[in-house]
Amino acid sequence: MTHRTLSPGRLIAATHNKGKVRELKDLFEPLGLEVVSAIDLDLPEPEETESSFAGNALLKARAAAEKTGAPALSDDSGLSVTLLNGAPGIYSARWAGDPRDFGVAMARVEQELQAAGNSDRSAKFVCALAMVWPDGHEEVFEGEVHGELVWPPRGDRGFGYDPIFVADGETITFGEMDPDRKHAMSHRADAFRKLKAALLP
Ligand SMILES: O=c1[nH]c(=O)c2ncn([C@@H]3O[C@H](COP(=O)(O)OP(=O)(O)OP(=O)(O)O)[C@@H](O)[C@H]3O)c2[nH]1
Ligand SMILES: [Mg+2]
Repeated sequence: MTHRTLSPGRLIAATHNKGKVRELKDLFEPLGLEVVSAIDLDLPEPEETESSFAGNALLKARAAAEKTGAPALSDDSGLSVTLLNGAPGIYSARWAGDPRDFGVAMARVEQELQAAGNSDRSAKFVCALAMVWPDGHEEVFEGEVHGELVWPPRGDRGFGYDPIFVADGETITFGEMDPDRKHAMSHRADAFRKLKAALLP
């Protein structure tokens, strides 16, 4: 595939998740991009009707690029638990209910792990970053980080399921970790590295 170079300027972060906006700003602003979020612009939140992270990421970025006429970057991500056959996966946000409560979502993960025998506590975070330009050009990059789930939750520095996730080789959860350190190893950072290699040569 021929990649397109991402030029400096305005980039729409096509997400309504404040934790993601913060992390995407940390990753993209040092590249000279001005990150403006779907929250700042009060863009509608598209329904996530696809069955994959990449599909949902594309759908969110397309909606924002069409609405704004600017290049849009989206992130579809989630936690995939081995013993739960990949759940909650693309339903990670939806497990938190409406309004979102990740205390509830984390407790459900733990409860389902116990119900499934608790014989394997491994999990991974997955992230698909989609870039869509207003003329319809699209690119998607996927990243992962593998680890183990702990209980009870620890730390309040990240978001979502971070307080129960310990990456392989680490002893503290993503919730306890310094954000710069999370950015060096997270699923989002992994996808970002691939995006950067392709779009910012
Ligand atoms: O502990 C976490 N650390 C992370 O680094 C992380 N990345 C994603 N997630 C969880 O997975 C859901 C994705 O759902 P999701 O991609 O649909 O996002 P969302 O609905 O929150 O916002 P939007 O981008 O769709 O507007 C999110 O709600 C998060 O809870 C994470 N949890
Ligand atoms: Mg969502």
